[in-house]
Formats: sequence, structure tokens, C-alpha cells
Amino acid sequence: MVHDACDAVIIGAGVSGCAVARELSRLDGRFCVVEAEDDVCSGTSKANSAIVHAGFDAPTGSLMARLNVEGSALFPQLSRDLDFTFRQIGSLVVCTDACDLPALEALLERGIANGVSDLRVIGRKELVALEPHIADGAVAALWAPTAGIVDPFGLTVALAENARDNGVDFLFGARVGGLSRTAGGDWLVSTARGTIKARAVINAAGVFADQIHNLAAVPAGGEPLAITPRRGEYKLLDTTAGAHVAHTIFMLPTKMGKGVLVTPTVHGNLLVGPTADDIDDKLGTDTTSEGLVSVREKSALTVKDIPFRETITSFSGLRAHQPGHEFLIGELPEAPGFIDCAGIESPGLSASPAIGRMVASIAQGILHLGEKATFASTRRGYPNLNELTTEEWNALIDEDPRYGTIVCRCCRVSEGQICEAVRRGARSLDAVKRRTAAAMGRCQAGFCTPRIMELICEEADGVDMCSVTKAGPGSKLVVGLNKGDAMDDSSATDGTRTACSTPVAGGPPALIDALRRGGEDHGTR
Ligand SMILES: Cc1cc2nc3c(=O)[nH]c(=O)nc-3n(C[C@H](O)[C@H](O)[C@H](O)COP(=O)(O)OP(=O)(O)OC[C@H]3O[C@@H](n4cnc5c(N)ncnc54)[C@H](O)[C@@H]3O)c2cc1C
Ligand SMILES: O=P(O)(O)OC[C@H](O)CO
Ligand code: FES
Repeated sequence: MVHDACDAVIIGAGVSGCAVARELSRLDGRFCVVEAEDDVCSGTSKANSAIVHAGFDAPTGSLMARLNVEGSALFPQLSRDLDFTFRQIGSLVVCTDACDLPALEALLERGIANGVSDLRVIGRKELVALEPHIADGAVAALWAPTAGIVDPFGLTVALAENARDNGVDFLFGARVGGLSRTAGGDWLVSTARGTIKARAVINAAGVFADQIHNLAAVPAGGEPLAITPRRGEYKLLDTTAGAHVAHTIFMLPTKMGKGVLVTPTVHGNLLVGPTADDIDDKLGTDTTSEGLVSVREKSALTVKDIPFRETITSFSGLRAHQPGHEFLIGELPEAPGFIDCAGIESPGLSASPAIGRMVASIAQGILHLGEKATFASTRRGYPNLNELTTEEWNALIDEDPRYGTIVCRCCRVSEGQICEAVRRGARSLDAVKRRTAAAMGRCQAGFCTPRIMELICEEADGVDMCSVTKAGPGSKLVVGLNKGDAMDDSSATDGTRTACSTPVAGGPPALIDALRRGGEDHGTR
């Protein structure tokens, strides 16, 4: 049954899909984002280095290079408009062997050719002054003051919320399994939640973008696409280690990418990684002992004395690598109305504002819509108690006293922030975490989880303790209120569900299974 009709359907609510949605929402049309998972930012966009690259890495003349430089230039204004955290802290590519100085110079030349401003090579003395913990073997570095760090969850949620405020629909739990066309040339997008008719389809499905591409291209005689997940593993250190470096420290790039970096994060942690290994499993976000050893060994080449004993979690993310190592953006000639936004590996986060503009402009070439007179270009973010003055915090507490009750002690997040996130759409523990940073701290949610769950139940209609999940279906946190009630999802009955219909009053939930699951992003164990 076709239950809806749109001008364009965007497949995937990662940073690419949400950036496209926000740009399309400037137009007077009907748009829908369909996402397999239960929230935005559930794929690669949640597990990466979170660097806004200056733009010297990609080959001159490539789409990657152009969109990286254009995208990173948009970040300062975009972060003000959409109220997410972005800090232009600058980056250093460190050369640890004098033999490699020509490679550093080549990077400088490429950056200049790509249009990156203010790049220069600095010697060891200046480098040590900037970074006292730089490795003893470091001889020089490429200094890029325009590079930055960003909150990847904050960015993606901001783009999505602004798109939603401007009328875009988001359909979650809606994995796309089929694409076909009507006699009139419209697309029929079959999802787990029904079929949507659309004049245009945008494929922003990350590591799964090959599957979506092949549904559209292959029956029309086009070339198939193959995307290999290229896994990158990380160690995340506590905020006690966050000031170990002040800038993003890269090693010289290799054919597998930009190598292992050491960087502060916008949440005040120290992030070390990633590795780069091609794997078969598009869901293979586990970490390995070899990968984490490699993170330690490679980071020591550029930065000394990293306090790895302060590690609070490890996680990995998957690059959507295709053999040409280039963004594949454009309408397929053999499938009119179908637009690929595929192969979006690094620097996809940095380029996302420019990717959004480019894809929306291609879509507009098909749709020919008018501009929306009511488009709102700004959006208010979530309060961050760590950045408020005492007066500003008191003003919030006057508005709602729950902003004065701390739930997550590690990250200083209050009941008020969590309830606000729920009011604005968060339903799972991870969805709350992405919006507020609750549960990202040193105890890795051991302390704050039960109260966050209770607040979700209190603030959202029709949610009880047994239906709160870590990250959507298959990640239940509570399966019974008493030890005897504990059971797995498959054996749940209506009777036992009734027993869970009120929030737990005192005492731990009978079984918390999601905390046993492997880490997947900056804040998850
Ligand atoms: C280790 C690592 C480090 C990185 N570091 C950086 C960095 O520092 N700076 C930078 O600029 N870039 C970086 N990147 C790249 C950046 O993270 C990606 O380019 C970007 O997040 C890709 O976003 P996306 O929206 O295209 O994909 P995703 O975020 O993966 O979103 C795709 C979405 O599509 C959904 N989906 C998939 N299949 C279907 C389907 N059939 N139906 C419905 N929905 C579906 C998924 O659930 C997912 O939510 C890094 C990547 C990795 C892996
Ligand atoms: O290893 P790369 O080249 O995919 O880059 C990933 C991030 O952008 C930097 O860690
Ligand atoms: S109290 Fe929330 S992460 Fe520790």
C-alpha cells in the first residue's frame, strides 16, 4: 500500500542525509527522511574522529577536496545558526623523520592548491611551544589553523531538528528494502513502515549506499557499486586527559588514510585513533585487541606520555570506502530522479554542509520547486551547564527547577536537559546521550542510567521502563522488574509487560542487558 507521496525521499539520517534534508527544507516541497534505525546519527556519523579538516588531504581537483574546503568554511556560521559545538583549534601534521620532509612540503603545496588558507610548515622549536607533549622524534609539522573539532552528534541533530522545524518528515525504523518506478516515472520506496511515492530519491545510506544504488541502477542497466567497510578503532580517554594536546595531531598520511591522530574532543576528552582495516561485515563495529594495541603504538610516534590508564571506553566506526576513494554524488543517467550521495568517507563530516548544498541543488534541477517564504535558518541547541555562567544557570532553574537537579554527575547533566531532549523527540538512552552528553562520562552510564530511564518514562507518553531501550529495537535495558520476571524479548508476554507498566520505584532494574553490548561511539561502553 502506498501511504504517502513526497517530492523527495532521503534514505539515511546520518550527517549527509540530514544536511541534504536541511537544504531541501528551504524549498516549498514535501520531503521525507527514511532511516532504518530509531534515531538520527546512528551510523558512521556517530563514530568518527570529529575533525573538521582544513582540506589539504584530498587530491587537488577531486570532489572530496572541493567539498571539504567549501564545507569547512561554512562551519563557523553554521555552528552559530544551528547552535552546535564547533571549535577551530587548528591541526598539526607531524613529521618524525627528516627523510619525510618532502612529503610534508607536498602536503602544504596540495593544501594551497586546494584553496586552504594560512597553512605553513613549522620547525621543532615552534612545534614544542605549541605542543609540549610532542614526541621527541618530531622534526617539523604542517600547521593548519582553520581545522577544527565538532560535536558530530550535535551537528547531525541540529541539521535534523532544523529540517524538521522547516517541515521535513522523519520516519524511523524504516529500513528501505526495495525501489521501483510507476508508469509515470515516480519512484516507489518500500520501507519497513510502508511504501512512499516520490519524484526523486536521494541515497545517503552510508556503508549500505551500494545496496540502495544497486536497487536503482542494476535493473536499469547501470554499473553496480561495491562499498567496503573500512573499520577505524579508537581509545577515548577521560576529561582528565583532555588537555594532553591542544590541537589535533596527525601523523603523515598513508595510502590507507590520515593515520592515527591524537585530539581533544569538544566534550573535553582525549581521542586517540583510528586504525584502518577493510572488513566484510557492514555492521562490524567491534574493537580488537590488535587494533587497540596499534592505536597505542602509532600515537606514540607523534605524542609522548599519553595517559592511557585514563581510557574510559573504546569504539570503532566504519568508513564507506569504494575503490575510487571519491565522493559519488549525482543523478544516475540510467535512473532519472535517483541521486547518489555515496562513498562519503572522510572528510564527509567536514564536507557535510557543502554536500547538503550540492545534493539539494541537483534535486532542485529535477523538482523545480519555489522557495519557502517561512524557512527558519536558525535553531536553538540544548543548554550545556558546563558552559553557562552561574547567572545563566540560575535563570534556567528559575524557568524550570529540574535544570538544578544533576542526573549525570560525570558530565554535569540535569533532569531539565534530559526532559528537554525527550520533549524534542529522544526516546532511547543513546538518543538522550547524543543530545545532552548524559552517560558519556567516566563511569560510562553506570550511575545515571536508571534515572535517565525514569525521566524518559515520565516525560514521554506511553513509555514504561520495559520499553526504554539503549538504541532502539533489540537493545532493551530492562526485561523484568524482579529477578523472576527476567526474560528475553522472544518470550515476553502481555502479562509480564503489565508488571512493567510503571516506573521502577527504588532498587535496580532486574536486568540491564544493553550495558553488556560492545561500545560503538564516543560515549558508549
Ligand atoms: C573511523 C572514521 C573516522 C572519521 N573521521 C572523520 C573526521 O574526523 N572528519 C570527517 O570529516 N569525516 C570523518 N569520517 C567520515 C564521516 O564520519 C562520514 O563521512 C560521515 O559520517 C558519513 O555520513 P553519512 O550520513 O553519509 O553516513 P551514515 O552516518 O552512516 O548514515 C547513513 C544512514 O543510513 C541508514 N541506512 C542504511 N541503510 C539503510 C536502508 N536500507 N534504509 C534506511 N536507512 C538506511 C543508516 O542506518 C545510517 O543512519 C570518519 C569516518 C570513520 C569511519
Ligand atoms: O583515516 P581517514 O583518512 O579515513 O580519516 C579519518 C579521519 O578523518 C581522521 O581520523
Ligand atoms: S554519571 Fe553519567 S556517565 Fe557517569
